[in-house]
Amino acid sequence: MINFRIIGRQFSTSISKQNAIKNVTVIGGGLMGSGIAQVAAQAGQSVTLVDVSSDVLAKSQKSIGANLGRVAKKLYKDKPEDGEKFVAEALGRIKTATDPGEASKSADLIVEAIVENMDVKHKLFKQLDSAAPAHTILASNTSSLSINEIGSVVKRKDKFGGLHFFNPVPVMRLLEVVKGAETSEDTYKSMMEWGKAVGKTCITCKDTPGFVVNRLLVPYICEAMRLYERGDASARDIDIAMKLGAGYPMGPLELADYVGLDTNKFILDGWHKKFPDQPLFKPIPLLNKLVAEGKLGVKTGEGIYKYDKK
Ligand SMILES: CCCCCCCCCCCCCC(=O)CC(=O)SCCNC(=O)CCNC(=O)[C@H](O)C(C)(C)COP(=O)(O)OP(=O)(O)OC[C@H]1O[C@@H](n2cnc3c(N)ncnc32)[C@H](O)[C@@H]1OP(=O)(O)O
Ligand SMILES: NC(=O)C1=CN([C@@H]2O[C@H](COP(=O)(O)OP(=O)(O)OC[C@H]3O[C@@H](n4cnc5c(N)ncnc54)[C@H](O)[C@@H]3O)[C@@H](O)[C@H]2O)C=CC1
Repeated sequence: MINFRIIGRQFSTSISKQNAIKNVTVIGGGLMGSGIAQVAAQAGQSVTLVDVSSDVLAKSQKSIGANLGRVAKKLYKDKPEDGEKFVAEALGRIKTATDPGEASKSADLIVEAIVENMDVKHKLFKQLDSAAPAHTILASNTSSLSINEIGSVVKRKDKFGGLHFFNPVPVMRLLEVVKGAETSEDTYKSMMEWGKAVGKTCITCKDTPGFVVNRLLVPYICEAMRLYERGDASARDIDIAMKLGAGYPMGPLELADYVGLDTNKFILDGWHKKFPDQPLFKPIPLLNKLVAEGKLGVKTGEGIYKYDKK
């Protein structure tokens, strides 16, 4: 494995000999799916990126190209021509498609990163389970849903698990590998090995709500939003406080906009339904209002803050 440490951040470009996964299909070409496709392609794997929308796929290819450029700038600081080659080769390993069934036929691993909705995920996984070869591992990048519940619709329960990445995927170094009740030891080992091969540090999680990171992060962001909603402090001051007082790279409200307020709402609504007595997961009227107005954060140009449209 080749490791690069560049000014505090580490990028690993590695093709592990033990990693048997060569062909990866990523379903969902949004924020997370495009990042997952990028890191797999950077690691030398053949990737098919699938979305229902060809417009989304065109946008994803553009952002992957730009983000690979940022990585190349650091890896090949003194050799820009090698950097260009790196970008072109990685982009060349990514195909796009709009039919998940067709795109599953040659996959060793399928990572799902579509909308955070159980019914939509169930419909997709049923289709993937019948289309993919018997050896293919199916995994979900869900932030908050139960891996066992998502996997309940597939026959290959031993080859189903969770691979939870963090946003932005090319930068964040963690991967939570989630073992479902019926995930086999071989599948778990393959997922850990693949995570390493795409440059991540893997931790093992049980199928508990939010795994590790989001079990801690969701209440924190919710409390920040409530603080702001009550008028106890301005959004800017809350964010400055957590950056300068707690050393976080982003404040909680900036992070909520960065993740997407729709995703925040899917998570909170789902957990409130599941745990109605838990005060930490009670609905937040301001969040509901912003989402109803289509103010979803960075991706729509406005959320808690306003952003320049690119
Ligand atoms: C609203 C209330 C409702 C509450 C409801 C519940 C809330 C639920 C919340 C949980 C949601 C669930 C999400 C999830 O499942 C898990 C997550 O992913 S949580 C999010 C985790 N991510 C973070 O915490 C991000 C923290 N931020 C950072 O690390 C940095 O701010 C960031 C790297 C994003 C940007 O850094 P910054 O210095 O500010 O900006 P730069 O643009 O200069 O970037 C720094 C550095 O990194 C390179 N870079 C940035 N992005 C990319 C990219 N996409 N690809 C490649 N490279 C990238 C950039 O080039 C810079 O490089 P330098 O060499 O340092 O210049
Ligand atoms: N946004 C974040 O910071 C993080 C999100 N996640 C999880 O990743 C998943 C995706 O989140 P994002 O990328 O933020 O969402 P997003 O909204 O940016 O992208 C989702 C994409 O899936 C596509 N899609 C929807 N249904 C589809 C289907 N049936 N087949 C193919 N494509 C379909 C949509 O067109 C959209 O482009 C969710 O489960 C979310 O909880 C996990 C970690 C971090």
